[in-house]
Amino acid sequence: MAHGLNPAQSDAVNTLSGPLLVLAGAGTGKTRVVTFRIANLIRNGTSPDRILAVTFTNKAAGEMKERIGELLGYSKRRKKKGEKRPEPTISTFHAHCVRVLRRHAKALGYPAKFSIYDRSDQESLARSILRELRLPGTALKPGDLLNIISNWKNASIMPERAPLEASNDKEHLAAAGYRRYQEGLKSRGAMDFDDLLLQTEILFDEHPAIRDEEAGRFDHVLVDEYQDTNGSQYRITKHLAGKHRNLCVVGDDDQSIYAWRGADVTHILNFKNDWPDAKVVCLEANYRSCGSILEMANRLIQFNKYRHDKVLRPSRPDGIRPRIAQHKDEIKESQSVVGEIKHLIENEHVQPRDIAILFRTNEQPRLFETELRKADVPYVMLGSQSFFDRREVRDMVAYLKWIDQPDDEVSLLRVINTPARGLSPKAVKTLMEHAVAAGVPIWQIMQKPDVVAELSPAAQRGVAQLQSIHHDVNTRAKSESLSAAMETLLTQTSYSDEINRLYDEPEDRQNRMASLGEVTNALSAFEDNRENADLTGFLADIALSGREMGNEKDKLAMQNAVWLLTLHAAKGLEFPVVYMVGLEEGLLPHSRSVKSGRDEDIAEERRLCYVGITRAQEKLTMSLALTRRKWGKPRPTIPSQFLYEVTGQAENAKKYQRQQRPVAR
Ligand SMILES: Nc1ncnc2c1ncn2[C@@H]1O[C@H](COP(=O)(O)OP(=O)(O)OP(=O)(O)O)[C@@H](O)[C@H]1O
Ligand SMILES: [Mg+2]
Repeated sequence: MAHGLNPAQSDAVNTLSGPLLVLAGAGTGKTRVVTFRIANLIRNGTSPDRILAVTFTNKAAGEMKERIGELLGYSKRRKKKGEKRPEPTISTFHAHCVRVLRRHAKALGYPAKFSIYDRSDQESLARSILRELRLPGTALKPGDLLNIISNWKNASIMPERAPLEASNDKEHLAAAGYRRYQEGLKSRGAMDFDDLLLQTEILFDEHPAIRDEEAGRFDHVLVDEYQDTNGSQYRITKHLAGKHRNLCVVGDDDQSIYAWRGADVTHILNFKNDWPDAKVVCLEANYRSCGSILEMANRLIQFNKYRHDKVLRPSRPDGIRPRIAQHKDEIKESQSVVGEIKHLIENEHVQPRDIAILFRTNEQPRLFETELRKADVPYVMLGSQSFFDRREVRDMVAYLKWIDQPDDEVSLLRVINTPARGLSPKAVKTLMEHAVAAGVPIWQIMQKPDVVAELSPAAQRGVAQLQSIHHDVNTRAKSESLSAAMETLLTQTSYSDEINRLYDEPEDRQNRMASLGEVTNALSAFEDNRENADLTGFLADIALSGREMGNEKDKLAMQNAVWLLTLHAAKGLEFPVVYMVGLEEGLLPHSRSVKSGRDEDIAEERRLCYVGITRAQEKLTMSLALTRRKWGKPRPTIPSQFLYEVTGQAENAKKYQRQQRPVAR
């Protein structure tokens, strides 16, 4: 068993009972300890089905299962022959709570087959509640209501207590809405995502017999990434382990990055208070990253004031020094990163799956996607919707296609009534019938006054609006520029109203608006880099890079593709080659934290940066662009303060940032 474990790890793996805490830095083998310990418990006679392990993502759960199988020498072939073997339960908190609730939802007054509401289900419920409450649309948006409720639920605050917690007008209104929302869910036999945790907590609190039954299913509970547990998860864990006390938690306070979703790092830091006899194991050797990568990570995290100071030693040689690459603009950044990746794959035999591009915000991957597609490098994206799959981007591209080529019926039909302009399905059907009868594309039929006259007045106005959009955008594209034409398109379609209609959460809206900005950026960049740039050329460019992704994503992941990940989604993973991109103030640290300026907000961004750096095993490149387009206009950027911190120039950071001075290495 000691094979592949250092003495401290062996100590943890061989501690087979009682509370156990492993608090240690990145890449020290915490997840490995959990995996090996499960295998060890089984070897020592614990029946696999008496073990519950909780991971942060489904991906991590899958990997852990596989690894345990390997350790125990289970072959897939034997399994396939239909041999039944008890297995440990390895899942996320949410997935485990669903199992518990399916067994006992009735005790809470929910049907056993309760449905789980996604965001758009929640939004329609929230809208109907606000209508019932007769709140003017401006007082509280459905998205605001849902956000406030989610924060309360994450803090285990129930509707009865919400009025006492409310501290401003919106929250007071939301407190009234919360009760109705909760009743609304219940009468529909539904729970939202937060409920899965909260209702399980309530179930355990109010029904000791059920709690004991559920806790009695296991003799061992193990939790990975314990630093990111919220209140409900923390209490559920305590309930599950309360009797047998065989609770093993592992985590790293420096990698706590979900405070914004209610996670509380004190759960791991105070573990000893809850379980005074807990054995604490520290792991100090990092097996993942080469020495010089680790040195950077260590330097960076020292700048966080409040942390549990830990030793983190490299066990690998220094290796290649991490690089900081500064590029003229964001296009150069993406081209150069993808160019290097292509070179690594083609000339240095690096496997695509061994390479990751990590970014902070959802707008960043667009350029990298474009370049990867052009270069024909397979990629897979996690933790963020593919830019080209986004509804608003698809809408804009459809508009542009139709404007360029009015007979493109597929594109026209996509946007004919988006945003709504009186062209109801019925009106469209009438137009289609005429088009089919005349054997011409629908847009040509829409130019015929006698056909249009058959439509309702609202639909007639819709047709007129489309005609002027088509004319004005085209004219501006020809007389001025593509990015200017895009501006006309956005104003004339009032597309931002459509976004406000579809999305209530301020953050959602901001993100969606930002993707429209990205389309403008793409047009403006295309014009800068191409002679005789026209719409046709731009659309051809996208089409060239726009092979169908959609459902292919999962298949690609199984195969061999470069990873495009948000920093949040990268937690717990590792890659031989890592590119961290956009190290600029306003991206990393995120603009929200820069604006708030609060130490704790910057500290969380720093932890995110630390998570990013510590994903790299051999080769780390951090990059930034010296100018970046915003709404089509290049703006100078400010290098991220973290770059000066990792290179030992923190004391001059402010001065150097002002000068946009290259980060010295
Ligand atoms: N004793 C060891 N000998 C060799 N390799 C090891 C040892 N312990 C861990 N490793 C390897 O080091 C890498 C990091 O391990 P692991 O992912 O378990 O770390 P972690 O502490 O969970 O990291 P994170 O904080 O990022 O979640 C893995 O590739 C793992 O296989
Ligand atoms: Mg881990």
